[in-house]
Amino acid sequence: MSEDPDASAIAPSPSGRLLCGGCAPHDACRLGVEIADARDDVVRFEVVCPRSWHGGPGVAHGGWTAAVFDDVLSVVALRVEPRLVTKSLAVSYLRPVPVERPVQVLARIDRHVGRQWEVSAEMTLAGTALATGRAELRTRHPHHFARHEAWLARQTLSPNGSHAES
Ligand SMILES: CCCCC/C=C\C/C=C\C/C=C\C/C=C\CCCC(=O)SCCNC(=O)CCNC(=O)[C@H](O)C(C)(C)COP(=O)(O)OP(=O)(O)OC[C@H]1O[C@@H](n2cnc3c(N)ncnc32)[C@H](O)[C@@H]1OP(=O)(O)O
Repeated sequence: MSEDPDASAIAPSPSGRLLCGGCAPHDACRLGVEIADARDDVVRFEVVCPRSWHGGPGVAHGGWTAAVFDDVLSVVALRVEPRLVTKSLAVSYLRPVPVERPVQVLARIDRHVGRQWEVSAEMTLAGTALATGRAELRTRHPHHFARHEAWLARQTLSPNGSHAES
């Protein structure tokens, strides 16, 4: 591989958004997440669930809600440390989340010691909590993605389609 997979820098998109790899070419967050206000260790987001993510009639799929929490909980810490990964994510689903209706998410850094980060967020509609999320993040080791690629290259595909370390 010619490019260093760990060298990717976080730069705002042409429209000024902070986007991850899959959404950067679209210059828009496909989950519907927008930063509304950022201050120190707290970021406020306005989020609209696209109808394409609905689960039940008119309400968001729980996987969308979890992905939104993964995103906002990372962004709140990425503003301080650009080399992060999510280690664990817990979501509490309190009420259905409507599609195509703006909801607010407030995310904060609760604790940061060395490589370890604890972050939490609440999703609300008109002041009522719809869901909460909590995550442990880790500052990536140097060569995180290169190590992954080297590990993957060592896996061989057996005739039945399963992987085995070679
Ligand atoms: C996909 C990442 C994207 C990051 C963001 C990038 C750009 C963003 C751009 C714009 C920002 C806009 C929006 C942001 C939105 C979304 C961000 C989403 C964030 C994510 O959604 S991110 C994907 C999900 N999250 C993972 O994908 C983590 C997988 N989990 C691990 O990577 C490890 O679990 C880790 C690091 C958590 C452990 O951390 P730790 O502190 O608990 O423990 P420790 O470091 O001691 O490692 C314990 C054992 O894991 C081995 N180990 C560690 N790193 C390794 C590596 N790279 N390759 C091979 N082995 C590795 C060690 O060698 C040791 O092995 P052993 O026990 O055998 O000695």
